[in-house]
Amino acid sequence: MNKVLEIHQLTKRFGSFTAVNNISFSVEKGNVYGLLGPNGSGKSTTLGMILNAINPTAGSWKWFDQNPDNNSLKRIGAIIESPKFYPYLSAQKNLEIVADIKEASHTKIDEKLELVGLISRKKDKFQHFSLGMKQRLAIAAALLNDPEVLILDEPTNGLDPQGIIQIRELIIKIAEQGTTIILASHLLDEVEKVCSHVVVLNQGKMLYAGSVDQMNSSFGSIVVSAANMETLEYTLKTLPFISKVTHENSKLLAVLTEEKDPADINKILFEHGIVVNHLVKRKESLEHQFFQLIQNQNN
Ligand SMILES: Nc1ncnc2c1ncn2[C@@H]1O[C@H](COP(=O)(O)OP(=O)(O)OP(=O)(O)O)[C@@H](O)[C@H]1O
Repeated sequence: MNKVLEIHQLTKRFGSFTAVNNISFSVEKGNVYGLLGPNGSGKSTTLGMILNAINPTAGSWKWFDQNPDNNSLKRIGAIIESPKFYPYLSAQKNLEIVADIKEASHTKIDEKLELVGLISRKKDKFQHFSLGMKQRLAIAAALLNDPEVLILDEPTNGLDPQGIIQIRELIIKIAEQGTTIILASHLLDEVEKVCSHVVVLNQGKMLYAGSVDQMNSSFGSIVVSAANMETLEYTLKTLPFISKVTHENSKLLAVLTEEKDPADINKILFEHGIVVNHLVKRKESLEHQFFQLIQNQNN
């Protein structure tokens, strides 16, 4: 396994307020990691620390298996604030300035403009760009020196639906080229659509770190009813693949602990003498899992 980043017990306090509370996780090469959490959960503070922009209170991290220094930061491209370019200069001119600062070759400019879909607009002034185009130009700028990792803080904030789709498709395209991506987002569907891995933060605490699929891989539940609800409830509770049974309106909600087809469940209940009059399988969404995690933390 190829670790790009390893964070160990990272904490940031502002006075008596703990913005990031003892979080640990690692990032493996070639994946897209989503730092997911509501506003104020500590995402930007975490990114600020691992980019050496915010001093941590405690904890440590390693980039590419080394203690962080300016050399490791050269291997990372990051956009953590709104893009800043010269408004009266063209996209190309702006990227030339960034390339000079980053000591990147000017030959990279067209390649990155092509990648972000702005090659035909390279002579246009930055001030005439839409918000989405500005964001894509910022991504091109961050990629000029071919970083191994790209860090984005709320990359689709403020964009219209078309702009959001373009940025998400771009992130997937960049990841397909082998760049590891870490993005902070408060949008569940963004993380679900774009990321392979997710780190869930709430009130500075890490609630989950792992693959999106795994977080999503709950086997779901069934909503079921029968003429004799008491017998149904008792029987459901005895079945080995059901962990919990609760009442939901006039029906029962049973949580599955393994993959089960509704037809199979129907058959098993029938074998126990129960004829169901309603049986629907429900797949838990990432959203459900997320709120469940937050609810568990608050309980
Ligand atoms: N310099 C600071 N001084 C005091 N408190 C701060 C400072 N920076 C951040 N905070 C607080 O730390 C908490 C975490 O903020 P952070 O910006 O990391 O959250 P976030 O998850 O990125 O949310 P958002 O998407 O709203 O930026 C917030 O309650 C914020 O008010």
